[in-house]
Amino acid sequence: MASGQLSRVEALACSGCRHACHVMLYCDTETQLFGRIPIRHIILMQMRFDGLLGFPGGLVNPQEETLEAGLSRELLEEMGVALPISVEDHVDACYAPASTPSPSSRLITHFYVRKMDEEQIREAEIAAASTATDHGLEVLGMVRVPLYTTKGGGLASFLSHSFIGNARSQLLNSLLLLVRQPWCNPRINYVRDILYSLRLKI
Ligand SMILES: O=c1[nH]cnc2c1ncn2[C@@H]1O[C@H](COP(=O)(O)OP(=O)(O)O)[C@@H](O)[C@H]1O
Repeated sequence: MASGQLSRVEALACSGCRHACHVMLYCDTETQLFGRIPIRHIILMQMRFDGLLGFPGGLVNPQEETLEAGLSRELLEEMGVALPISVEDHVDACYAPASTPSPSSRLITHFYVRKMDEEQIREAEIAAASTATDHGLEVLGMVRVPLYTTKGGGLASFLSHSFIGNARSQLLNSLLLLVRQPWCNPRINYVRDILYSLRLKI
């Protein structure tokens, strides 16, 4: 575990801490952009009300519900679908940079990653724009992350936008795990963009 990171149990032991839970929903896909550029994965993020990019989720009070039940509740509001999230989907927890001098009210951000079917992802996108109560309010729309490099654009352009909290590093660290799979060629341009952004050597 990297320094500054907490296990789920350690995080929950922090009395008085606030907890924010967000999730990366993704699937594999065979789809090709322009019929020739493999997209490989569909990863969902969202444009928030404040113009920043982030993952679906929100604040959860563990005195009232489990982190995972709270995250599912937030997903229902933001995406219009009841997606069960389990403890096994929890991949990371860390302290957000302190914004107040009082350590007792520090925010811990929990990050979950959940793999779905392509059909489920499509259904969630449709529900997010039609039945979700937060649509057009707290959430302006779901966006897919471009996992390729095109002339002058693609992943590098996406990463140059502004992200809420540590959402950008949550995305990059998750991408790193995906591209470390055996099929992934480290010479593919977008993989170089990931490694460069993480300041890792190719
Ligand atoms: O995608 C994310 N990754 C990491 N932290 C986030 C993300 N989205 C929001 N946060 C952090 O969690 C806090 C609460 O999140 P959010 O604004 O989604 O909750 P809310 O809708 O319950 O108020 C934010 O102030 C921000 O610091």
